[in-house]
Amino acid sequence: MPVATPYIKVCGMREPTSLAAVAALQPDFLGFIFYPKSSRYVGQGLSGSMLAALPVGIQKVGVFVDEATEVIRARVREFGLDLVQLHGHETPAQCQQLREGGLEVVKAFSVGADFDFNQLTPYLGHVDYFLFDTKGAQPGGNGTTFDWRLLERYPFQVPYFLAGGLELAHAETLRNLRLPGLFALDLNSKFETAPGAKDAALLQQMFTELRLTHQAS
Ligand SMILES: O=C(O)c1ccccc1N[C@@H]1O[C@H](COP(=O)(O)O)[C@@H](O)[C@H]1O
Repeated sequence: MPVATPYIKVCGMREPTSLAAVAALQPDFLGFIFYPKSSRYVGQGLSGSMLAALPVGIQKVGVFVDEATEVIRARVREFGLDLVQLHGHETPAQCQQLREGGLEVVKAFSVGADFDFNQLTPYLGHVDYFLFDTKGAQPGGNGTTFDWRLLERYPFQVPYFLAGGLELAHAETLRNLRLPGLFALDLNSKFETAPGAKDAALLQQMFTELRLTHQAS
């Protein structure tokens, strides 16, 4: 029986021409980094009207690290964001505050070999999604993978994004993953021509590979 393909998010967009080319591929989610220390920081590179012109059906995700709720809300209004992805030490209470008003919240966790799922428990009921990224020097965008088999033991119902160094060479493995709760795949630094700009042809190849129909084992 065919298995549902995870949704696809492309993150780290800033350069307008690249944004248009990637949007034409119809990813399910597009991500924008609002963390000033990131090389992909949106800064003055994009405006709310550019994001408003994106094709209907693409959900816009703002990525934040330890940012104040009011600052996040201002960005959500300015850029018409549908979801926020939180990569710092945001508390369950802050996640809950942000959800009020209909915004969806993705809480990211950095995964190392000793990852303990118990740290997610306080967030249950206060987030819409989790995101699992690789532990590294930066709060995100490190371009490295973790052992995805850790997620075979995922014990919760909350759907999650899988992130961290995903690249074209992983396509077949990703397509054949049967992980409980896997909702979306997050593509970022491994598809860049430069920080903030993506290689649309490479992404097109990845989309094609990921969306190949596959059978349940
Ligand atoms: O991409 C960044 O610069 C970034 C900075 C701060 C927080 C999150 C960031 N990106 C997110 O990191 C993951 C993994 O990206 P990569 O594939 O390892 O490059 C992804 O969810 C991005 O949204």
